[in-house]
Amino acid sequence: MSALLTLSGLSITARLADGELRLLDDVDLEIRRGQIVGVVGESGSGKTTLARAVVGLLDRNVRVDQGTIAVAGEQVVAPGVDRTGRVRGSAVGMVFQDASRSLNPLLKVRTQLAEVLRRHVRDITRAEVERRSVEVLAQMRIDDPGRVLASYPHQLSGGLRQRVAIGLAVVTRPALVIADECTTALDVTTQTKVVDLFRTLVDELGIGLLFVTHDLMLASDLCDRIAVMSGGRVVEQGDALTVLDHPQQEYTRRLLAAIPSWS
Ligand SMILES: Nc1ncnc2c1ncn2[C@@H]1O[C@H](COP(=O)(O)OP(=O)(O)OP(=O)(O)O)[C@@H](O)[C@H]1O
Repeated sequence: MSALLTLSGLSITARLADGELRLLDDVDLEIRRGQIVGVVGESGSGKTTLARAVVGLLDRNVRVDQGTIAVAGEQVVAPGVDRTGRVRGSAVGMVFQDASRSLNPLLKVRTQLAEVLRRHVRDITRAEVERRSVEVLAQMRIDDPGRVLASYPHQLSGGLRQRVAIGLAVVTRPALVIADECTTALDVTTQTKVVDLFRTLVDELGIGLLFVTHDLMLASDLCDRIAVMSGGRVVEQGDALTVLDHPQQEYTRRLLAAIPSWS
């Protein structure tokens, strides 16, 4: 089976006033259907750059110098090429750290889901918009979709807001979801619920998930595979349990040693 996402030798550089800074260096990564791949590493290791490159949200001073990104076999990024607009929102959904970046504070949840559906599903009827909106909230394990659809984001709890944000990312039924530190702002109980929700979604819908986190414990709970990043490079990757139980790299060992409860 072909991969949903393939990064091959991806190198990305930022232009600065006084020179250049390599943000990603020769990164290889693959995600298959039904697979959760965790990208872990300390702050500044390049995790967000990697996630944003896949959806074409790199800063203006940042460019791809080498390598490619393919989504479901179609090359969307190469040096001087950015076709991510074709897959963003349809084949690839994105969930940010802060639900307020995914949600518009001025619009009710119903309107936001309807806007996304109308943008991506041609000739969708009003009845179908409503049906799929209720359906996706049910998939997000939201008990009272009617109330949530009629609410503005600020009327919902943080955990509920993040579940709505995930719903917005998957309502168009993308094959791949990119989640960047999307549980970091949540308390531990809510975090667990969101992580359980992701596992269920991946298993039920057969999507692939790229889960960016600085939290190795969380990654070990959720992910099938883990890629450890440092200084813009993937220094180690493989099956999650193998990477965490038998780290090959000193850097990974140090990350694990920094977790008080890890033994
Ligand atoms: N547009 C940019 N211009 C210059 N430097 C940048 C730019 N974007 C990112 N960087 C730098 O690239 C490095 C990697 O940043 P990135 O946000 O990808 O790391 P990260 O692992 O996601 O960190 P964090 O967990 O703190 O978000 C950092 O040193 C950051 O300051």
